[in-house]
Amino acid sequence: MNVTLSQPALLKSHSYIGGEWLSATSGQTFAITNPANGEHIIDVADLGAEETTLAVEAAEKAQKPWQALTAKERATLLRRWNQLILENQDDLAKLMTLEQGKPFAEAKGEVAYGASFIDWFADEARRLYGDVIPTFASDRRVLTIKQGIGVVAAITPWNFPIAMITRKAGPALAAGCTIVIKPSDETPLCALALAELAHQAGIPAGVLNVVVGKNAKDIGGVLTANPIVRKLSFTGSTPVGKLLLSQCAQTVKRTSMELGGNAPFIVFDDADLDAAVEGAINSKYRNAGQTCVCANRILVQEGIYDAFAEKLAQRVSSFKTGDGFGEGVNIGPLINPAAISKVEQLVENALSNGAKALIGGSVSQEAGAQFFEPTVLTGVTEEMDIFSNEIFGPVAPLFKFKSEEEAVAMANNTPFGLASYFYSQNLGRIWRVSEALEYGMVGINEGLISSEVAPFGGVKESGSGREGSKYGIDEYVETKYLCMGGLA
Ligand SMILES: NC(=O)c1ccc[n+]([C@@H]2O[C@H](COP(=O)([O-])OP(=O)(O)OC[C@H]3O[C@@H](n4cnc5c(N)ncnc54)[C@H](O)[C@@H]3O)[C@@H](O)[C@H]2O)c1
Ligand SMILES: O=C[C@H](O)CS(=O)(=O)O
Repeated sequence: MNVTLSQPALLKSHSYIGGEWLSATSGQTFAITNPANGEHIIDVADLGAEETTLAVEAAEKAQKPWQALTAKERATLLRRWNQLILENQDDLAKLMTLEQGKPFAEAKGEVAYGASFIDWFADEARRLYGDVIPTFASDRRVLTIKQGIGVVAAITPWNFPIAMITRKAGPALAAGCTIVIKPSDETPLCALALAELAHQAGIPAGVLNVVVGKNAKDIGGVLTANPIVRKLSFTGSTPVGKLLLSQCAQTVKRTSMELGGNAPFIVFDDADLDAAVEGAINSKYRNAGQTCVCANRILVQEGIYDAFAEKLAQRVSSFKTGDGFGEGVNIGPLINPAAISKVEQLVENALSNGAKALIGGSVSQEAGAQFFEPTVLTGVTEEMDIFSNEIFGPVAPLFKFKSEEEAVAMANNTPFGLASYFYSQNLGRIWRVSEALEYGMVGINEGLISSEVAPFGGVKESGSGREGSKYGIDEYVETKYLCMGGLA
């Protein structure tokens, strides 16, 4: 690995189960490589079903003692973990850029974003209030208490290798749950480094466990079928989410699903055009377009279409594409060759059906085969594949519309409902469109909306549940009703 860590102990190859670093019982390992150049980083242990069962059992053993701590005691340990994450921000960001590819500045930003969930839920731990309810009978008293669900499983994606974990582990641990995390096999190093820092923070053995393996199906099979696991929190694609939902049904697990998106980004003719261009840049090209909330379809009212397209292309032309450690780079590689092929197919389908590339439009000759040029397409229509597919690449397809009603209909014409955005300075239109959009989140004159203080999540086939905010801890608690009788 040609990157030096200040704390070399953060580079882990074994999984973390019951407070121990374990290799695979099979002795198998698999290679982690840098998507920017294919360079080998490290071989990691390739765990499977047997070791996952050990992790679930370790989490079960730790859960009651962890729940028995006071909220303040759990919060103190979570704050220590948060502090260590921030103290090791550069090392964690280096591991992230190495294994996922995002530019180092973005990776540092994600580390801080990820830590914010630990900080937020350390506070929330102490606000899990129950109720005393006016009774229905004079000889009884009616109360509720909130208790952690128990053992939680988390399955997370490669595109935000820290924040998607802490967005689950934060509320789960705050609520008194214990957790078994299966990160993506594309990006396990950040997850293992988080486990090392949790260990250093003094979070007890078995409270947080990380199982790494190539065979997601086998690991997930245990996490969804084992009755000890009472909750699955999944972030990833909608097809996999549907599969996991079906697998969890057999043991009636609680589930949270953070799935795919197809975000509309609507620019009305009364918008501040420069602000709309900046918002589109911020939403579309973050992580080279590999986020679930990226503007996926940019809908522009016909009167300002050409002006918006030109301004956007002008801004995109200033981007630098390359290795995430490169000076001034803001567009990194896509995660793997399959990701490049998918983006190529979507762009080719659009171009062959009449769309035009104002800028970009193909793999970067300069940066290499794993990099797609930041692209702006015009003349794109609803009939093209790019309208109904999550691009997950640095490609902005521009669609033209005439009326507000047409824009809302186009925006809602998808099974997905995660993030949406629109730019307008008309107050009546802002209320009408906000209420008409069928999405879990709406950015109004803003392209960057994610924060630990706000409820993140989708509707329709983008999932269920919310992460972050005062709502996020509800995903990890049960409300128990106590009826106290014999009081006549
Ligand atoms: N809504 C959100 O908050 C959010 C956030 C990030 C990414 N995403 C979505 O995730 C997708 C990109 O991430 P990805 O490529 O890692 O998604 P993915 O669904 O391919 O994989 C996600 C996780 O599921 C695991 N997995 C895959 N098949 C499995 C199986 N059969 N059983 C158990 N686990 C299995 C993977 O190993 C990985 O850990 C995009 O669709 C993106 O929109 C959504
Ligand atoms: O890709 C999905 C992430 O949830 C994006 S964000 O960092 O939370 O905006």
